[in-house]
Amino acid sequence: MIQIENLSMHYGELKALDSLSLEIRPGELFAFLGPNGAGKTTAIKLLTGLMKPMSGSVHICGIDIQKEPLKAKSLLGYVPDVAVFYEKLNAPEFMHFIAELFEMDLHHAAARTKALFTQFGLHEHCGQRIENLSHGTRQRLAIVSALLHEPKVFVIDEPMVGLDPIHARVVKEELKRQTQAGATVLMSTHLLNIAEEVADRIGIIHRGKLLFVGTLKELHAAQEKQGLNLEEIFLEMVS
Ligand SMILES: Nc1ncnc2c1ncn2[C@@H]1O[C@H](COP(=O)(O)OP(=O)(O)OP(=O)(O)O)[C@@H](O)[C@H]1O
Repeated sequence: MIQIENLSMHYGELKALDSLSLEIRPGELFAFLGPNGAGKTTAIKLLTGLMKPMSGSVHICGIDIQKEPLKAKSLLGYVPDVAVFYEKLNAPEFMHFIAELFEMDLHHAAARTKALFTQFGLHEHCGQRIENLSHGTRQRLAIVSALLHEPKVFVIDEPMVGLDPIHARVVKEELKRQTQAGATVLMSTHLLNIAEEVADRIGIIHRGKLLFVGTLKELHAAQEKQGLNLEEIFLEMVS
């Protein structure tokens, strides 16, 4: 569960996020959809505790991310838009490092790493240093490392960037599987088709403001009423 209340962030004069309030429930896949510079990454950095908001609060499974950051972050899996690694490690070493960070049982972590590497096609890259991996392989490693500790809340910024269609499908299936297992999933995307394909609810964000929140069914009802497709609704809202 993610509870966001009146979250605001300014960069100098620029209002990057303006009084965002939102609740995302367990078992729900929510997508922030918005054009470049809309405020999606800012919102994600605030709700994962990477930045301090100017005002407002975020609770992860009832825990205030500003007041109890370690406890809240132990429940979070986060994949940033640009993943950061220890580049000289290889993929299994990096996973081991993450397992220690989350104080996991190392036997369990090794078994889970093996299963995740199989699912995401990472075994063949185990011998290489991370600095030599392709963009898509790094993205997949970022995703499995964020899933390792079985987070209750999974946040992923632009999940499909750099992925080929085969691996994009694996990621989409995993996002669905996470929600079926009861996790709360939040993703951001500027790709309408991805939001339409996987999200239970969509929040359209533009210039730091949430312009629309609704289920796909509600969006489709609006579509039918106005005779517009999702792309046309989106363009109308952000124009
Ligand atoms: N550290 C920063 N300092 C100043 N301005 C920033 C900073 N980070 C973001 N911004 C600005 O805040 C606004 C929102 O940016 P943000 O990265 O949150 O958007 P986004 O929706 O994630 O965009 P994109 O889809 O292009 O990644 C943009 O105008 C951006 O230039």
